Amino acid sequence: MSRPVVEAVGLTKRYGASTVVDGVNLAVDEGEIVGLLGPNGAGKTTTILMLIGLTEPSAGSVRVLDLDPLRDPLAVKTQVGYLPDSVGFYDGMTGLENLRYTARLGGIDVSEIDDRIMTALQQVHLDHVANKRVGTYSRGMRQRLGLAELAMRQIRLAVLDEPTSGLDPRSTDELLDLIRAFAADGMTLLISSHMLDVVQSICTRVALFNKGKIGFMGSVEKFTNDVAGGSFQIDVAARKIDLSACVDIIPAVGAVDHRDKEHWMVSATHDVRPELARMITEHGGDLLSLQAHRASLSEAYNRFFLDIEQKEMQQ
Ligand SMILES: Nc1ncnc2c1ncn2[C@@H]1O[C@H](COP(=O)(O)OP(=O)(O)OP(=O)(O)O)[C@@H](O)[C@H]1O
Repeated sequence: MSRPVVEAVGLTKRYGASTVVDGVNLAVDEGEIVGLLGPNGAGKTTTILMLIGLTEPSAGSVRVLDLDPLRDPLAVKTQVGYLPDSVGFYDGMTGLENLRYTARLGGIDVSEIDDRIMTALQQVHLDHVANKRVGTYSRGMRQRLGLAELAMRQIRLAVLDEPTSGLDPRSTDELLDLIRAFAADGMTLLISSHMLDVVQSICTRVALFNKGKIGFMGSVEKFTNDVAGGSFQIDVAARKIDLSACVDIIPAVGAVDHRDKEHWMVSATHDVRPELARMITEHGGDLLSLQAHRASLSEAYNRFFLDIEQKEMQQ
């Protein structure tokens, strides 16, 4: 099996007396899309800067594409791309000219440049505006041009910071489809974002940062199971029964929340509507309605940080 694309062990960054990244362990495989989540100041950006060799760790080790970003900065730089939330291009130059400029800066063989650029522009559906000035591009088109630049450079690890911020729903979907296609082609992506619905729809795993540490690392499904008592939420309306007992009767049920007189929210590891319906009838209750939905990352995220706050207040 090949080594992970990103491997960080005990990664730590101190500024004076404050430790802003505190013993982070991270392993990301090729083709994964990993979401870096957490409140402002949790240490995501500092971790990214250490991964791509832009700041030196105070302790711990990093390997990216089997290279040490501090010892081999050039080799890392040619294979790792960073896309900020608002990509900076020259407005007065066309999309094609902007990419030619970056290609030359990146040392791409002149004979290959135009072929690579046209392939990349086709990939992100911008080939028809290649000769238009970037100043006339919409925000979504600029972000797609940013992705084209990564494709043109044949980047193996991309770090995206809030890639969909300020995009309308349709441009967001277009961008997410392109990101998925890049990952399917073998690009590995780290996405730092506060937009949890976007992260949920695209990331294979998430890393939750809290005060410089990773408090959870895994799939969204595992996170919602671990934190919210189950990745399925079933809204139950029933009469003549107390559903609190279902947590002891149905093994997949992790939590039951009595919302009001005839209303419960049941969290479970799978869709337990059939088991709930059976239980209600067997106990002589009247079933009024059952509605299931997947627990959202945002619900689990809020619960995760609320639990931390409550624990801190009790200490
Ligand atoms: N150069 C620096 N000198 C001192 N402190 C710093 C420096 N850079 C970052 N910090 C501090 O490190 C902590 C972590 O910051 P970081 O930018 O990594 O957080 P973040 O999780 O990326 O936040 P955000 O979601 O706002 O981008 C913050 O408290 C920040 O003030």
